[in-house]
Amino acid sequence: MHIVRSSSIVTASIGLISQSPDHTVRDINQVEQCQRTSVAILGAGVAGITAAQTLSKHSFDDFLIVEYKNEIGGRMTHAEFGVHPDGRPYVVELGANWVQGLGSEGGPENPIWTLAKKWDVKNTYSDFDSLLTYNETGEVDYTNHFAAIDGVYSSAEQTAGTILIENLQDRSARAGFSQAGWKPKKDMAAQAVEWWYWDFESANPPDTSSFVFGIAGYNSTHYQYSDENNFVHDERGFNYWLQGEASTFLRPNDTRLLLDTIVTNITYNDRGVTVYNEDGSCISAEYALCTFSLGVLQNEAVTFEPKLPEWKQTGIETFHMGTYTKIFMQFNETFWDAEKQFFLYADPNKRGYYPIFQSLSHENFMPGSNILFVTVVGDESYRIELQDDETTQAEIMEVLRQMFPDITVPKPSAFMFPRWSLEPWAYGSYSNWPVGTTLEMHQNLRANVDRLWFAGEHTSAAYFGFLQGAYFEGREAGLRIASLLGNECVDQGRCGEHSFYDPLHGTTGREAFNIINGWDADSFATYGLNRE
Ligand SMILES: Cc1cc2nc3c(=O)[nH]c(=O)nc-3n(C[C@H](O)[C@H](O)[C@H](O)COP(=O)(O)OP(=O)(O)OC[C@H]3O[C@@H](n4cnc5c(N)ncnc54)[C@H](O)[C@@H]3O)c2cc1C
Repeated sequence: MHIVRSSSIVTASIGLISQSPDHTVRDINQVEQCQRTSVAILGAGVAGITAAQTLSKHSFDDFLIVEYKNEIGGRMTHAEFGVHPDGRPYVVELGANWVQGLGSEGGPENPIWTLAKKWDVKNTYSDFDSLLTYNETGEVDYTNHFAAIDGVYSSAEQTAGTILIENLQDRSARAGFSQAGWKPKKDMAAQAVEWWYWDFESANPPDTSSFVFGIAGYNSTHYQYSDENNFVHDERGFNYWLQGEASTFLRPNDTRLLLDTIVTNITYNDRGVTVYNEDGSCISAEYALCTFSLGVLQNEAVTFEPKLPEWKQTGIETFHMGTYTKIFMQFNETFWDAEKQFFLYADPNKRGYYPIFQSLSHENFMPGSNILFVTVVGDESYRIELQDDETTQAEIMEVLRQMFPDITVPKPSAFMFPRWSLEPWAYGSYSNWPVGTTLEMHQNLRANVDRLWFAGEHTSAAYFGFLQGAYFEGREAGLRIASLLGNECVDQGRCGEHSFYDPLHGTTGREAFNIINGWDADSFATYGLNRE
């Protein structure tokens, strides 16, 4: 049985550690000179801005937002690319690109959809059926594999639901789909279709993804809101809505927004939090909310004093940070079918090798732009993000020549891709739920440690990886911190500190290591082993 504790139980030991000589020196010499605030919000992405807005809505306006970059938006970020016929550059989204799950008549609406509409962010339905399929010989119809995977999906989904409801053991998505009858084996066309179904969303292969939470996460968004995905193509960028929301509670040049400020160290205890920045400045706060990505936490880009407790570190290290890389190319002509949106390629040797090309030249997006982008994820992202642009471009050109053997594929006039896995403010794209990992472990990733709080897409159990996950988690942390500051619950059910689980079980008890379970040796006996 899992023991649920509230964070306050560990404050005694944290208090002790924070009184070590080093801390005392730092406390006396530096903390007094730090800028003071009630809440330090670390990060100006969706979670950070939504948390600040929630505090402001409840009349807590004494906060500071600290952001590494020079703008609001976080992983919702864009860049200028290529040239428009009128001489201006196009704008492409390097990070989040779709509003995923919109809303249905009489049902709930995805808040990202509500906000995109409020700020008139330009977006269009993405038609995933507008697809042509290819292999190394050119266009080949392997749509039969779509019918096959569609056929097993609903039975796999039922099984995942039963596992969740009856608290049975999770398995990999690979095992779950295989049991349902989907076995792509070495058929590379089937592998490409599987990539399109799974990796394209999870940025991880089915082998390393949780069957239960992968399916449950998809359903929370697409069954609750709708199965539509709208592609954003707005010259002001997708983050325009977030900047708009920020303008409802931040004045122009508001001194509470500290851009271009890199947090390097966070000290915390049960009385407050001190945030130290690379430029030598520091902030002393009653509470801090860290919205840095799971990748930033895993890469120790920021240090914590005292070290985060083991239950927290285990949560951080256990979840996966996926990488999703879009590689943009502009050509002097649209040599592909201008009426189609997606082009799926099955490489003969390597699964996930430049698998999906997407046309921005399509009339619904940026007609006449001659822009095509190809997406890779996971190991392929890590591989190409470490190599130079020329090598990556040459590899893609080789693939395009195989896909379009009857065309002289021109060299792109513009070429660009972000390197998410190396970006020090993100270290990856978004989180994914690993195999066999419990909801309790996720709650440990989410829970506050004393007065240090955490929020972001990765702390969302139901919407991890999505913008709406960051939104809900920012709002929830804002409500809970507002309740603690004001000593009264500002929102029913979202008050007080988060619970966490320590110790965390979900393992096999010692008594079960017996002959009935096929374990006939004592794992700890040392017969014949000289330990001297
Ligand atoms: C390539 C890609 C494609 C995606 N596609 C979609 C999509 O189509 N639809 C969808 O719903 N979601 C998508 N996502 C996920 C979505 O972008 C995220 O869920 C969301 O933006 C996360 O918001 P956040 O506030 O949790 O974190 P972030 O946006 O990462 O915000 C955290 C902030 O902290 C700052 N920070 C980090 N380190 C420091 C430091 N040391 N000091 C100061 N500040 C720091 C960062 O600069 C950042 O602004 C995609 C993400 C990527 C990368």
